[in-house]
Amino acid sequence: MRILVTGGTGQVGRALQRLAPPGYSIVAPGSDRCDVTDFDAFIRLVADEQPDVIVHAGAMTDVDGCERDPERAFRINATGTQHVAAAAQQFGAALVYLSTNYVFDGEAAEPYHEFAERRPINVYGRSKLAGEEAVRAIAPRHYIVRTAMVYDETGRNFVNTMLRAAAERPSLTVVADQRGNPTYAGDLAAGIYRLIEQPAYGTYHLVNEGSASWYEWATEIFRLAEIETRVEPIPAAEWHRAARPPANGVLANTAAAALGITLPPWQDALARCLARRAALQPA
Ligand SMILES: NC(=O)C1=CN([C@@H]2O[C@H](COP(=O)(O)OP(=O)(O)OC[C@H]3O[C@@H](n4cnc5c(N)ncnc54)[C@H](OP(=O)(O)O)[C@@H]3O)[C@@H](O)[C@H]2O)C=CC1
Ligand SMILES: Cc1cn([C@H]2C[C@H](O)[C@@H](COP(=O)(O)OP(=O)(O)O[C@H]3O[C@@H](C)C(=O)[C@@H](O)[C@H]3O)O2)c(=O)[nH]c1=O
Repeated sequence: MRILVTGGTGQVGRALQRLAPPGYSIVAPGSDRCDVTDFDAFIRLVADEQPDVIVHAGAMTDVDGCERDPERAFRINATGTQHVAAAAQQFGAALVYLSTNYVFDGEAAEPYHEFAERRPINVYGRSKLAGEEAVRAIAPRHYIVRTAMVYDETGRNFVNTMLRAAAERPSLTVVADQRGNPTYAGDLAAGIYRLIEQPAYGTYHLVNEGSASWYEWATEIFRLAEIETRVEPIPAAEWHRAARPPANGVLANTAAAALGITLPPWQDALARCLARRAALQPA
Protein backbone atom coordinates (compact mmCIF):
# COMPACT_ATOMS: atom_id res chain seq x y z
CA MET A 1 0.00 0.00 0.00
CA ARG A 2 1.55 3.31 -1.10
CA ILE A 3 0.26 6.35 0.75
CA LEU A 4 0.93 10.01 -0.02
CA VAL A 5 0.16 12.31 2.91
CA THR A 6 -0.18 16.08 2.48
CA GLY A 7 0.62 18.08 5.61
CA GLY A 8 3.25 15.50 6.56
CA THR A 9 4.91 17.91 9.00
CA GLY A 10 1.66 18.49 10.92
CA GLN A 11 0.24 16.58 13.89
CA VAL A 12 -1.85 14.12 11.87
CA GLY A 13 0.82 13.73 9.18
CA ARG A 14 3.49 12.86 11.75
CA ALA A 15 1.19 10.38 13.52
CA LEU A 16 0.39 8.66 10.22
CA GLN A 17 4.11 8.20 9.60
CA ARG A 18 4.84 6.95 13.12
CA LEU A 19 1.98 4.43 13.12
CA ALA A 20 2.10 3.12 9.56
CA PRO A 21 1.23 -0.60 9.55
CA PRO A 22 3.89 -3.03 8.30
CA GLY A 23 4.04 -3.16 4.53
CA TYR A 24 2.76 0.40 4.08
CA SER A 25 5.04 2.86 2.32
CA ILE A 26 4.40 6.46 3.40
CA VAL A 27 5.58 9.64 1.70
CA ALA A 28 4.62 12.66 3.81
CA PRO A 29 6.11 15.99 2.75
CA GLY A 30 5.37 19.36 4.33
CA SER A 31 4.20 22.39 2.39
CA ASP A 32 7.74 23.20 1.21
CA ARG A 33 7.82 20.06 -0.98
CA CYS A 34 4.07 19.65 -1.40
CA ASP A 35 2.06 22.86 -1.70
CA VAL A 36 -1.48 21.92 -2.66
CA THR A 37 -2.15 25.41 -4.05
CA ASP A 38 0.31 24.63 -6.89
CA PHE A 39 -1.73 22.27 -9.05
CA ASP A 40 1.00 21.43 -11.60
CA ALA A 41 3.56 20.63 -8.92
CA PHE A 42 1.04 18.50 -7.02
CA ILE A 43 0.11 16.54 -10.15
CA ARG A 44 3.83 15.89 -10.80
CA LEU A 45 4.26 14.62 -7.23
CA VAL A 46 1.32 12.24 -7.57
CA ALA A 47 2.56 11.06 -10.97
CA ASP A 48 5.98 10.31 -9.42
CA GLU A 49 4.63 8.58 -6.30
CA GLN A 50 1.69 6.66 -7.85
CA PRO A 51 -0.06 6.34 -4.46
CA ASP A 52 -2.92 3.93 -3.78
CA VAL A 53 -4.29 6.38 -1.23
CA ILE A 54 -3.80 10.12 -0.73
CA VAL A 55 -4.43 11.36 2.82
CA HIS A 56 -5.01 15.10 2.55
CA ALA A 57 -4.10 16.40 6.01
CA GLY A 58 -2.50 19.67 4.85
CA ALA A 59 -4.53 22.76 5.67
CA MET A 60 -4.45 26.28 7.01
CA THR A 61 -5.36 25.39 10.61
CA ASP A 62 -4.85 28.81 12.21
CA VAL A 63 -8.55 29.47 12.82
CA ASP A 64 -8.13 33.17 13.72
CA GLY A 65 -5.66 33.59 10.83
CA CYS A 66 -8.33 32.23 8.46
CA GLU A 67 -10.79 34.82 9.78
CA ARG A 68 -8.31 37.62 9.10
CA ASP A 69 -7.27 36.32 5.65
CA PRO A 70 -10.23 34.51 4.03
CA GLU A 71 -8.61 34.64 0.59
CA ARG A 72 -5.64 32.59 1.81
CA ALA A 73 -7.89 30.25 3.81
CA PHE A 74 -9.98 29.42 0.72
CA ARG A 75 -6.91 29.19 -1.53
CA ILE A 76 -5.38 26.49 0.69
CA ASN A 77 -8.40 24.72 2.22
CA ALA A 78 -10.87 24.89 -0.67
CA THR A 79 -8.97 25.33 -3.96
CA GLY A 80 -6.04 23.29 -2.64
CA THR A 81 -8.41 20.44 -1.77
CA GLN A 82 -9.98 20.69 -5.23
CA HIS A 83 -6.49 20.15 -6.68
CA VAL A 84 -5.88 17.13 -4.45
CA ALA A 85 -9.25 15.60 -5.36
CA ALA A 86 -8.60 16.10 -9.10
CA ALA A 87 -5.17 14.50 -8.83
CA ALA A 88 -6.54 11.55 -6.83
CA GLN A 89 -9.22 10.99 -9.43
CA GLN A 90 -6.81 11.32 -12.38
CA PHE A 91 -4.34 8.81 -10.93
CA GLY A 92 -6.89 6.35 -9.49
CA ALA A 93 -6.02 6.91 -5.82
CA ALA A 94 -8.59 6.75 -3.02
CA LEU A 95 -8.73 10.00 -1.04
CA VAL A 96 -8.95 10.64 2.69
CA TYR A 97 -9.84 14.27 3.43
CA LEU A 98 -9.47 15.55 6.99
CA SER A 99 -12.34 17.86 7.87
CA THR A 100 -13.53 19.47 11.08
CA ASN A 101 -16.28 19.85 13.66
CA TYR A 102 -16.20 23.57 12.73
CA VAL A 103 -18.42 22.81 9.68
CA PHE A 104 -21.32 22.82 12.20
CA ASP A 105 -22.91 25.91 13.77
CA GLY A 106 -22.91 24.50 17.30
CA GLU A 107 -26.57 25.31 17.92
CA ALA A 108 -27.75 21.68 18.23
CA ALA A 109 -28.54 20.24 21.65
CA GLU A 110 -27.05 16.83 20.74
CA PRO A 111 -23.68 15.66 19.36
CA TYR A 112 -23.51 16.02 15.56
CA HIS A 113 -23.81 12.88 13.47
CA GLU A 114 -22.25 12.57 10.02
CA PHE A 115 -25.26 13.79 8.04
CA ALA A 116 -26.36 16.67 10.28
CA GLU A 117 -26.81 19.96 8.48
CA ARG A 118 -23.52 21.78 7.99
CA ARG A 119 -23.64 25.52 8.62
CA PRO A 120 -20.21 26.90 9.54
CA ILE A 121 -19.97 30.14 11.50
CA ASN A 122 -16.37 31.05 10.77
CA VAL A 123 -14.08 31.31 7.72
CA TYR A 124 -12.03 28.23 8.62
CA GLY A 125 -15.21 26.14 8.82
CA ARG A 126 -16.53 27.55 5.56
CA SER A 127 -13.25 26.89 3.75
CA LYS A 128 -13.10 23.30 5.06
CA LEU A 129 -16.72 22.73 4.04
CA ALA A 130 -15.87 23.98 0.54
CA GLY A 131 -13.09 21.38 0.57
CA GLU A 132 -15.61 18.66 1.49
CA GLU A 133 -17.82 19.70 -1.42
CA ALA A 134 -14.90 19.53 -3.84
CA VAL A 135 -14.02 16.04 -2.65
CA ARG A 136 -17.63 14.86 -3.01
CA ALA A 137 -17.95 16.33 -6.49
CA ILE A 138 -14.62 15.19 -7.94
CA ALA A 139 -13.38 12.01 -6.22
CA PRO A 140 -16.04 9.31 -5.65
CA ARG A 141 -13.59 7.00 -3.84
CA HIS A 142 -13.30 9.25 -0.80
CA TYR A 143 -13.42 9.10 2.96
CA ILE A 144 -14.26 12.47 4.49
CA VAL A 145 -13.01 12.20 8.08
CA ARG A 146 -14.20 14.95 10.41
CA THR A 147 -12.33 15.28 13.65
CA ALA A 148 -11.93 17.86 16.43
CA MET A 149 -9.53 19.46 18.93
CA VAL A 150 -6.49 17.51 17.70
CA TYR A 151 -3.34 17.44 19.82
CA ASP A 152 -0.08 15.52 20.11
CA GLU A 153 3.10 15.73 22.16
CA THR A 154 4.86 18.49 20.25
CA GLY A 155 2.43 20.33 17.96
CA ARG A 156 0.85 23.77 18.18
CA ASN A 157 -2.21 22.70 20.13
CA PHE A 158 -4.31 23.41 23.22
CA VAL A 159 -2.43 20.92 25.45
CA ASN A 160 0.95 22.50 24.82
CA THR A 161 -0.53 26.01 25.03
CA MET A 162 -1.99 25.22 28.47
CA LEU A 163 1.23 23.65 29.79
CA ARG A 164 3.25 26.64 28.58
CA ALA A 165 0.74 29.11 30.02
CA ALA A 166 0.79 27.39 33.42
CA ALA A 167 4.57 27.70 33.52
CA GLU A 168 4.29 31.45 32.88
CA ARG A 169 1.22 32.49 34.90
CA PRO A 170 -0.08 31.56 38.38
CA SER A 171 -3.71 31.35 37.23
CA LEU A 172 -5.61 30.95 33.97
CA THR A 173 -9.09 31.76 32.73
CA VAL A 174 -10.47 29.16 30.33
CA VAL A 175 -13.65 29.08 28.25
CA ALA A 176 -16.29 26.77 29.73
CA ASP A 177 -19.24 27.14 27.33
CA GLN A 178 -17.74 25.63 24.16
CA ARG A 179 -17.44 21.86 23.88
CA GLY A 180 -15.81 19.37 21.56
CA ASN A 181 -14.00 16.04 21.55
CA PRO A 182 -10.28 16.34 22.41
CA THR A 183 -8.65 13.91 19.97
CA TYR A 184 -5.14 12.50 20.14
CA ALA A 185 -3.45 12.50 16.73
CA GLY A 186 -2.09 8.98 17.35
CA ASP A 187 -5.54 7.49 17.95
CA LEU A 188 -6.92 9.37 14.95
CA ALA A 189 -4.14 8.00 12.71
CA ALA A 190 -4.81 4.46 13.95
CA GLY A 191 -8.52 4.95 13.17
CA ILE A 192 -7.74 6.20 9.67
CA TYR A 193 -5.62 3.11 8.97
CA ARG A 194 -8.48 0.87 10.08
CA LEU A 195 -10.96 2.80 7.96
CA ILE A 196 -9.02 2.58 4.71
CA GLU A 197 -8.73 -1.19 5.02
CA GLN A 198 -12.34 -1.23 3.80
CA PRO A 199 -13.71 0.31 0.61
CA ALA A 200 -16.60 1.81 2.60
CA TYR A 201 -16.35 5.27 1.07
CA GLY A 202 -18.29 8.11 2.67
CA THR A 203 -18.35 10.58 5.52
CA TYR A 204 -17.06 9.68 8.99
CA HIS A 205 -16.53 11.29 12.36
CA LEU A 206 -13.38 10.07 14.15
CA VAL A 207 -12.82 11.52 17.61
CA ASN A 208 -11.84 10.12 20.99
CA GLU A 209 -14.92 9.07 22.99
CA GLY A 210 -16.56 11.61 25.28
CA SER A 211 -16.55 15.38 25.20
CA ALA A 212 -15.19 18.32 27.16
CA SER A 213 -15.26 22.09 27.32
CA TRP A 214 -11.93 23.89 26.97
CA TYR A 215 -12.16 24.41 30.76
CA GLU A 216 -12.75 20.71 31.53
CA TRP A 217 -9.96 19.76 29.16
CA ALA A 218 -7.53 22.21 30.79
CA THR A 219 -8.46 20.94 34.26
CA GLU A 220 -7.76 17.34 33.23
CA ILE A 221 -4.42 18.31 31.61
CA PHE A 222 -3.23 19.87 34.88
CA ARG A 223 -4.58 17.01 37.01
CA LEU A 224 -2.78 14.39 34.92
CA ALA A 225 0.42 16.44 34.65
CA GLU A 226 0.29 17.06 38.42
CA ILE A 227 0.56 20.81 37.96
CA GLU A 228 -1.06 23.02 40.55
CA THR A 229 -2.48 26.06 38.83
CA ARG A 230 -5.69 27.98 39.37
CA VAL A 231 -8.09 27.53 36.44
CA GLU A 232 -11.13 29.79 36.37
CA PRO A 233 -14.07 29.05 34.02
CA ILE A 234 -15.19 31.97 31.83
CA PRO A 235 -17.84 32.37 29.10
CA ALA A 236 -16.59 32.53 25.50
CA ALA A 237 -17.87 36.13 25.36
CA GLU A 238 -14.99 37.06 27.68
CA TRP A 239 -12.32 35.43 25.48
CA HIS A 240 -11.55 37.80 22.63
CA ARG A 241 -10.50 36.20 19.36
CA ALA A 242 -11.11 36.85 15.65
CA ALA A 243 -13.12 33.67 14.93
CA ARG A 244 -16.11 32.34 16.84
CA PRO A 245 -15.96 28.55 17.43
CA PRO A 246 -19.25 26.59 17.66
CA ALA A 247 -20.62 26.31 21.20
CA ASN A 248 -21.47 22.64 20.66
CA GLY A 249 -18.64 21.18 18.57
CA VAL A 250 -19.23 17.63 19.77
CA LEU A 251 -19.16 14.88 17.12
CA ALA A 252 -20.73 11.42 17.33
CA ASN A 253 -18.79 8.59 15.64
CA THR A 254 -21.89 6.91 14.27
CA ALA A 255 -20.65 5.72 10.87
CA ALA A 256 -17.22 4.49 11.98
CA ALA A 257 -18.74 2.67 14.98
CA ALA A 258 -20.96 0.76 12.56
CA LEU A 259 -17.72 -0.58 11.01
CA GLY A 260 -16.39 -1.50 14.46
CA ILE A 261 -14.06 1.51 14.65
CA THR A 262 -14.17 3.55 17.87
CA LEU A 263 -11.40 5.54 19.54
CA PRO A 264 -10.59 5.28 23.27
CA PRO A 265 -12.00 7.78 25.83
CA TRP A 266 -10.35 11.21 25.58
CA GLN A 267 -9.05 11.11 29.17
CA ASP A 268 -7.21 7.85 28.46
CA ALA A 269 -5.74 9.30 25.25
CA LEU A 270 -4.62 12.45 27.07
CA ALA A 271 -2.86 10.39 29.75
CA ARG A 272 -0.97 8.42 27.09
CA CYS A 273 0.01 11.61 25.25
CA LEU A 274 1.27 13.31 28.42
CA ALA A 275 3.30 10.23 29.39
CA ARG A 276 4.89 10.14 25.95
CA ARG A 277 5.46 13.90 26.05
CA ALA A 278 7.28 13.57 29.40
CA ALA A 279 9.43 10.73 28.01
CA LEU A 280 10.40 12.90 25.01
CA GLN A 281 11.49 15.89 27.17
CA PRO A 282 15.25 16.22 27.66
CA ALA A 283 16.20 15.14 31.24
N1 LIG B 1 -5.73 20.63 14.65
C1 LIG B 1 -7.04 20.44 14.91
O1 LIG B 1 -7.54 20.70 16.03
C2 LIG B 1 -7.94 19.87 13.86
C3 LIG B 1 -7.51 19.63 12.58
N2 LIG B 1 -8.38 19.19 11.62
C4 LIG B 1 -7.92 18.96 10.25
O2 LIG B 1 -6.96 17.91 10.30
C5 LIG B 1 -5.93 18.14 9.34
C6 LIG B 1 -4.57 18.01 10.02
O3 LIG B 1 -4.49 18.94 11.08
P1 LIG B 1 -3.16 19.06 11.96
O4 LIG B 1 -2.24 17.94 11.65
O5 LIG B 1 -3.58 19.32 13.36
O6 LIG B 1 -2.55 20.41 11.37
P2 LIG B 1 -1.18 21.14 11.73
O7 LIG B 1 -1.51 22.57 11.96
O8 LIG B 1 -0.43 20.39 12.76
O9 LIG B 1 -0.36 21.01 10.36
C7 LIG B 1 -0.85 21.58 9.19
C8 LIG B 1 -0.12 20.96 8.05
O10 LIG B 1 -0.64 21.54 6.84
C9 LIG B 1 0.45 21.87 6.03
N3 LIG B 1 0.10 22.91 5.06
C10 LIG B 1 -0.14 24.22 5.29
N4 LIG B 1 -0.36 24.86 4.11
C11 LIG B 1 -0.26 23.93 3.14
C12 LIG B 1 -0.34 23.96 1.74
N5 LIG B 1 -0.57 25.11 1.06
N6 LIG B 1 -0.15 22.80 1.04
C13 LIG B 1 0.09 21.64 1.69
N7 LIG B 1 0.20 21.55 3.01
C14 LIG B 1 0.03 22.68 3.74
C15 LIG B 1 1.55 22.29 6.99
O11 LIG B 1 2.81 22.21 6.36
P3 LIG B 1 4.08 23.12 6.85
O12 LIG B 1 4.05 23.13 8.35
O13 LIG B 1 5.23 22.36 6.28
O14 LIG B 1 3.84 24.47 6.27
C16 LIG B 1 1.38 21.23 8.07
O15 LIG B 1 2.06 20.05 7.70
C17 LIG B 1 -6.25 19.49 8.70
O16 LIG B 1 -6.91 19.27 7.50
C18 LIG B 1 -7.18 20.17 9.69
O17 LIG B 1 -8.07 21.07 9.03
C19 LIG B 1 -9.69 18.93 11.89
C20 LIG B 1 -10.18 19.13 13.15
C21 LIG B 1 -9.34 19.57 14.25
C1 LIG C 1 -4.78 30.01 25.62
C2 LIG C 1 -6.22 29.92 26.09
C3 LIG C 1 -7.21 29.44 25.28
N1 LIG C 1 -8.49 29.38 25.70
C4 LIG C 1 -9.58 28.79 24.86
C5 LIG C 1 -10.38 29.84 24.13
C6 LIG C 1 -10.19 29.56 22.69
O1 LIG C 1 -11.37 29.59 21.94
C7 LIG C 1 -9.56 28.20 22.64
C8 LIG C 1 -8.46 28.32 21.64
O2 LIG C 1 -7.73 27.15 21.50
P1 LIG C 1 -7.22 26.78 20.07
O3 LIG C 1 -6.44 27.90 19.49
O4 LIG C 1 -6.61 25.43 20.15
O5 LIG C 1 -8.65 26.71 19.34
P2 LIG C 1 -9.03 26.55 17.84
O6 LIG C 1 -7.94 27.03 16.96
O7 LIG C 1 -10.36 27.16 17.66
O8 LIG C 1 -9.11 24.96 17.74
C9 LIG C 1 -9.68 24.41 16.59
O9 LIG C 1 -8.67 24.19 15.62
C10 LIG C 1 -9.19 23.79 14.38
C11 LIG C 1 -8.01 23.53 13.42
C12 LIG C 1 -10.21 22.72 14.42
O10 LIG C 1 -10.51 22.09 13.42
C13 LIG C 1 -11.05 22.60 15.68
O11 LIG C 1 -11.52 21.28 15.88
C14 LIG C 1 -10.39 23.11 16.93
O12 LIG C 1 -9.44 22.20 17.45
O13 LIG C 1 -9.02 27.92 23.93
C15 LIG C 1 -8.85 29.81 26.94
O14 LIG C 1 -10.04 29.79 27.29
N2 LIG C 1 -7.86 30.31 27.79
C16 LIG C 1 -6.56 30.38 27.41
O15 LIG C 1 -5.67 30.83 28.22
